[in-house]
Amino acid sequence: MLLHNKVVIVTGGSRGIGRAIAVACAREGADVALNYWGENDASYEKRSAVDEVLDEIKALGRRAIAVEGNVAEPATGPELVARTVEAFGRVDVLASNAGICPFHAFLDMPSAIFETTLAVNLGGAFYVTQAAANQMKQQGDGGAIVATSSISALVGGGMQTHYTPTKAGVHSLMQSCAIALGPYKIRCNSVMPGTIATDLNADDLSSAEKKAYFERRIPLGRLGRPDDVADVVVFLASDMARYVTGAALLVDGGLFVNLQ
Ligand SMILES: NC(=O)C1=CN([C@@H]2O[C@H](COP(=O)(O)OP(=O)(O)OC[C@H]3O[C@@H](n4cnc5c(N)ncnc54)[C@H](OP(=O)(O)O)[C@@H]3O)[C@@H](O)[C@H]2O)C=CC1
Ligand SMILES: C[C@H](O)[C@@H]1OC(=O)[C@H](O)[C@@H]1O
Repeated sequence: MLLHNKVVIVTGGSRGIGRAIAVACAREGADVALNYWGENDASYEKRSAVDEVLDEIKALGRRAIAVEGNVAEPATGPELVARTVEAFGRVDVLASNAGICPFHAFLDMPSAIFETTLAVNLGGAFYVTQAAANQMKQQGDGGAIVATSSISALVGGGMQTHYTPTKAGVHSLMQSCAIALGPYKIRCNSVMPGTIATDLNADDLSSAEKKAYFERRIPLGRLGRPDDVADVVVFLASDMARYVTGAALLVDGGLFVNLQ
């Protein structure tokens, strides 16, 4: 098992990629603290979704807790870490994954959408990483942080002008943290998913034409699944990646390199 008896925190662990990360880590032997929010999202039943993930992890024989909190709030990171340490005694891995992508045109972008996206995606990654790193430093035996950046850190999107800079920022945050935290043996890396079918882009991909367009552009011929990303996060979190820090791994079925 790649994460036997490790303690993992996953932000945005209630669904999508974060849920898959939480379950994949448990399958590899970890206990998991998952964070979620969803305050303004009426599209799904928040608590029952969270309970399902907790049940799935417990069915794998591992312990799990859920901690509600908006990662954009600076206090959420320390609270999440404190609750994790209270439950499991330590933190070995952070998967900083929570994020939003409310598609919107640039020229009339409301400032509130821009600011919330920045606060959740980049501010959230910063504060939670800082809190987890302080705990890992105090433990004294290293750790691993894996952030969910995106292919969008490298390429643009006309309806994502508020979003793509946050994903470039997350990538850059992991690079700088790799330097800042290397002396404490804390590795910092990111994954860059391509187009993964989740609630985040369900509306955008509800057009059969757009979905088919993406499938044509992806050399491996299909949209990504959350577990495609989760398995790479497990690898980067594990000792298999013991000499990997400051790296970013595209998990996109080849989408990025497909010019023609
Ligand atoms: N889907 C894709 O194609 C890609 C996604 N990504 C990135 O992957 C990450 C996960 O996205 P994905 O799984 O697709 O999206 P989902 O919408 O399926 O899941 C998002 C998760 O983030 C949580 N979340 C949202 N806002 C907050 C907040 N303020 N505080 C705490 N948790 C929050 C949600 O919690 P709740 O359920 O409670 O709302 C949910 O668990 C994001 O960072 C996204 O940018 C990157 C590249 C491609
Ligand atoms: C929400 C998008 O469909 C998704 O998120 C990203 O980060 C990439 O831009 C994907 O296409």
